Amino acid sequence: MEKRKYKVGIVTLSDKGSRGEREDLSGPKIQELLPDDRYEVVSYRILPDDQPAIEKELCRLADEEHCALVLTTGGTGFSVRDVTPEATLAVADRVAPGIAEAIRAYSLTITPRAMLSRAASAIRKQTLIVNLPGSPKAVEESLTYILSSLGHGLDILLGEDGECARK
Ligand SMILES: Nc1ncnc2c1ncn2[C@@H]1O[C@H](COP(=O)(O)OP(=O)(O)OP(=O)(O)O)[C@@H](O)[C@H]1O
Ligand SMILES: Nc1nc2c(c(=O)[nH]1)N[C@H]1C(S)=C(S)[C@@H](COP(=O)(O)O)O[C@H]1N2
Repeated sequence: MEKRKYKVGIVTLSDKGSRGEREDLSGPKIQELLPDDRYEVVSYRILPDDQPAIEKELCRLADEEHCALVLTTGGTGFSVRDVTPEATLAVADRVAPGIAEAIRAYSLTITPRAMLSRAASAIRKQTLIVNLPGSPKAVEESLTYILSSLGHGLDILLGEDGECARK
């Protein structure tokens, strides 16, 4: 039987991008990296680094769009405006820290500046929310690394796979 596709929401957090002052290359990069036989992008928005607005969008994607996966990019650094992890954790029911840990661990093999991303990963209802850093390069490195394990996690979250074959 053919597996159904995971619904995905993409949110780019960038003050410049939301004002139209810089083309968003990172949101489209996420879409390009997701295999379209398994993932269907149902929403893509660019928002400023504003915590209430980010929380509202994450809730909409989880509660109304019923996305299995929400991928954010940007707003994970140390700038005072960077609040993506705080918004993510504020709307979460459960933490899923291993994904953010894995991204940082792998990314540290590429650049020591990976330690400057405060990205979080968490679950709201049946939606997994994963923060990725802002640059298209960081998006590519991070998402490529986690992609092979994401499907199994999403199947368990959606109740479609209870078996954890060791891989
Ligand atoms: N969405 C994006 N699209 C294209 N390039 C990006 C994007 N986000 C970040 N970058 C690149 O990464 C660099 C560092 O990102 P950072 O999040 O610090 O951006 P910023 O321009 O300081 O802030 P903001 O994007 O919130 O206005 C940027 O200067 C840009 O080159
Ligand atoms: N894989 C990877 N992770 C990375 C980077 C990168 O180039 N590759 N850049 C780092 C840098 S320089 C910063 S400041 C933080 C935060 O980025 P953000 O504020 O755009 O989310 O992500 C880090 N994580």
